[in-house]
Amino acid sequence: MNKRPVILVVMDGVGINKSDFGNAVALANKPTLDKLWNECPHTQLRAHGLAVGLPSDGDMGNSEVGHNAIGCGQIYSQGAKLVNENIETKEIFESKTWKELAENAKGHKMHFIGLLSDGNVHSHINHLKALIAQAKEEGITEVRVHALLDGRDVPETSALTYVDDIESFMEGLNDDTFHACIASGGGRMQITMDRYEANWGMVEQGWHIHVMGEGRQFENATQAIETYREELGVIDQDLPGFVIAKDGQPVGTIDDGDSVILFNFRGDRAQELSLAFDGDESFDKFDRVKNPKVMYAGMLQYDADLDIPHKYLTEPPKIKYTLTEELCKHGIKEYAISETQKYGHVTYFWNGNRSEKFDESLETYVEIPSDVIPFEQRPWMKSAEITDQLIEAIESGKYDFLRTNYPNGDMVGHTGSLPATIIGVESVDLALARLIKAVDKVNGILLVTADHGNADEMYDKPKKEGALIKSKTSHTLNRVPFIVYGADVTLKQDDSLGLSNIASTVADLLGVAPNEHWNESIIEK
Ligand SMILES: O=C(O)[C@@H](CO)OP(=O)(O)O
Ligand SMILES: [Mn+2]
Ligand SMILES: [Mn+2]
Repeated sequence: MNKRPVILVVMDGVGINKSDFGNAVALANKPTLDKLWNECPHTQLRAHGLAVGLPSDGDMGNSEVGHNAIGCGQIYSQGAKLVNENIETKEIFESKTWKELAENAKGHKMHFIGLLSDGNVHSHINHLKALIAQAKEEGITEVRVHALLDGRDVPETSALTYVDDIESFMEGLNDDTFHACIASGGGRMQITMDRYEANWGMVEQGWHIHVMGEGRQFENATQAIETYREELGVIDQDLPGFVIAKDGQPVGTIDDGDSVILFNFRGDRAQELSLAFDGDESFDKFDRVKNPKVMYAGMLQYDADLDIPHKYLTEPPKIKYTLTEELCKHGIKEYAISETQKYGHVTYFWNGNRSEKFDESLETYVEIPSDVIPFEQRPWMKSAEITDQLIEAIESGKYDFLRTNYPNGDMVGHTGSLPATIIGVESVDLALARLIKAVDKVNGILLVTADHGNADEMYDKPKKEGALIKSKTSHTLNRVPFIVYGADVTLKQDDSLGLSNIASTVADLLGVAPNEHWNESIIEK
């Protein structure tokens, strides 16, 4: 095995965009990234659509599918595609779990909690529509929707589009035997959709809103959204929670005997709510106050090792032959580090949606606690602290393969603030300058890439000349850089190469044979 350590950096959300228009990557002062790009072997990789297992090339990339692909060297059909197929074939409604949920909901209510948009990163509104229509088919009489508002994977103030869409869909089904309506909701970055235990308080707030019907009351979701926008001037992801009430009574609390389905297919922001519903009396992340006896299921199994949730409607991609597993077979010592917001990306998603280590004796995971504040206020996030510890690990000589994710380009990109995102990208560049010194000290090889674009497009493309410029908070369809520092290699310049070609490339550089199931290496033989 080659004794030179390999260090891989994922610059989350840093894509390649020829235009400088709203391009925080191009506008950032990034002398190190420029030097690496101009002087080192490099290429561009697909990080969206089919290349990462999404339904179509119209689908933007995201961290789940990106880190899955990097971490297993293969392309697996992902949640969005699996659920589409499961619904199209109607197999989802033949499943034991669906039948139990439907049966259980008779005489009670069936609740759907999830992200209400067609962003196709965590969920899709069409999946929700199919579930509601089937609930009516099965003779369920009461359906309640608890709508988490997006503005992160879709235009930042598009919530009413989706509220109108789902409400007119339910209107079309409602009659004297069936009643579906929105019961509660709120911005996805304010309530419920926390991840990696960054802020359980969000889940607790969501619990009060969705389960207990405790929160500011409104007649309907449109009134809630318009009132909050008026009062707070925030975008959809940051809207506070709301409860729909009639004559002061919430229209849809979650009560004993009800069925509850979380219709998000992506796991990271679905696990904590699942633990709260599935948790027995030992659950201690927050005081649930009211813990209704419900039948709870997720749209997908979010973590097979941890059995989260106990019940689910769609089998997840069973990702095998991961890079970590293969490297452990060769006794390679690995080190993974990031801050909370992306810690699970370099562990859970990287290892094929598994939180557990493959080999305790060979793997080290380090989490730097993230700030719990709006990231446009501290765009440098914890990039310096990550780098401090990563340099220590590199210089210790204890590890053969080290990986990190700098969240800045993505987490600050999602705020929609171009100036803050420029600082975020510059923070990553500063980190890279520090890392290179450590890599040189140990005669290492540095790989610099990303999992999808975000910072590269901070404005929506104006529909017509002179139109109002709107901030863009979502990911992009752009390719990502792949740069090799410290090794004299020739990289393929093949338009079809994607994130799933990285695993074999890492194996090449470590001097171990790539797993036969992996896609080819990026290095010309
Ligand atoms: O924040 C998230 O959950 C997603 C966008 O919905 O971003 P990423 O895939 O980069 O984690
Ligand atoms: Mn990402
Ligand atoms: Mn993102």
